[in-house]
This record gives sequence, C-alpha cells and structure tokens, in this order.
Amino acid sequence: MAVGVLALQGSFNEHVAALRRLGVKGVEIRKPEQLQSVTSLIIPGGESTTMAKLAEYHNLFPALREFVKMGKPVWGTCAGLIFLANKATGQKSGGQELIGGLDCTVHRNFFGSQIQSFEAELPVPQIADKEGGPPTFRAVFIRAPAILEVGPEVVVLADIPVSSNKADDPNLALESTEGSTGSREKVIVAVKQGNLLATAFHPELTADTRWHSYFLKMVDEVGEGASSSICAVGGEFQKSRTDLPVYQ
Ligand SMILES: NC(=O)CC[C@H](N)C(=O)O
Repeated sequence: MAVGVLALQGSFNEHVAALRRLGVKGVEIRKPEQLQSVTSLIIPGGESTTMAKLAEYHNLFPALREFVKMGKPVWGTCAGLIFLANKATGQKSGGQELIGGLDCTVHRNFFGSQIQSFEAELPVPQIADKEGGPPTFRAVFIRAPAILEVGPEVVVLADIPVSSNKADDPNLALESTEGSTGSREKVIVAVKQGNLLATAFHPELTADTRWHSYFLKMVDEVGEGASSSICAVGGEFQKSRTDLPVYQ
C-alpha cells in the first residue's frame, strides 16, 4: 500500500516517517498528476495560508477537490483539517482557498498563538480500544484550529474543554438553539465523515502510530461504507509547550 502525503509545506516528512514505521510507503505529492498514483492522501499540519498559496501556484485545488469528491480516504491534520473544512473563520484578510468536503466550520487559530501551544491527553475510545494500547492519546496542539460546528454526517471522535475566557467569547458562541445559553464549554478536535478524517492536533509528531493505523484501516475499508456512532469525549489540558515547531 502507498499513501500520498501532500508535500508543499509543513510536517509531511513526519507523516512519511510514521507511515514507514508501519511498513507503508508515503508518496510525496506536489503536482496534480501525482495524485493519480495514489488512492489515499494525508494533508499535513503547517501553515494553511502558505499551503493554500502553494497549492494554488501548482494548480492543485481542482485535483484535490476531485480526489475528495471521489470518496478517496483523506486525512487532514491541523492545517490539513482547515484545508478540508467547508468553512473557516479567523482567516488572514482576503481569506484562503479551501478544498472543502468536510461539513464543518473550523476556527483557524482557536487556541491562540504559538506560545499557547500545548499537549493534552485525549481519550478516544473508538480508536484506543480497537488498538489495544493505552486508553488515551498524547495530542500535540500547535497554534491549533478547532471545529466549532459540524453537519449531521460528521462523527465526533474527540473534543476538549475550552478555557473560561474563550467559553464566553461571543464570536465563538454556539449558534443559538432552544434551551442553549450560547456559551461554549468544549470544542471538537477530531472528526470522521465517511472517508474523511481530520484532527486539530499532530499525531505525526509523537511516536504513537495508532492514528496512522486507524487511517490505514479506513483506506483498507474503502467501499464498505464504514461508519460509527457519535461519541464526544473530553480531555484535560496539560502543560504548555514552547519547544514545538513554529507553524503560524
Ligand atoms: N499546526 C498547524 O498546522 C497550525 C495551523 C495554523 N493555525 C493555520 O492556520 O494554518
């Protein structure tokens, strides 16, 4: 099996290395025609505005959108999640082009600046239990986005509580629904929608390959219409990290 890794910018080398640890070849994708040689794709973390400019320069957007539309498995991590979202907020002026396909609204820098990068221990039973490893995942958030709203077909795999100053921010409030105060207690950080997987954090920067294994299983199961029930889980904030790569 070979998995494409969009290699314009960001942590594509780390994804290729994680795949290699699982005995899978990662194929670096920089041009539209190279997408024809793979049946699945990882879009790494990095800087989504820069990545979008490079993708535009290489005329990759039409081919990437077609890839998603064809139902081929695609996993976006961090900036890759932003790329896959149907809608992004908190973008630089002028916005940026997105691939879209993932029915959600993502806030590009929800957790703040680089200095506010952090790690959290995330329980994700759907994935952890199946792999028989530890019950939680060490999730590395670097200038990370968060998912604010999801459509009906999106399965939430993980969410985390938000700090109290963000919980009352009117710009981040939940769309008002009956019985809701509109304040936000948690945000979503990992989702699955059909053959799309998206994480706001960076599994490729840890030694834990369970997220990569999960994606490879999705690749194996293509065509079988795999889906699972919604399960929202919480995670605790851990110490801040200042030694992480700078992805702005
Ligand atoms: N670690 C990351 O990929 C950061 C993504 C960054 N927030 C962006 O807008 O692109």
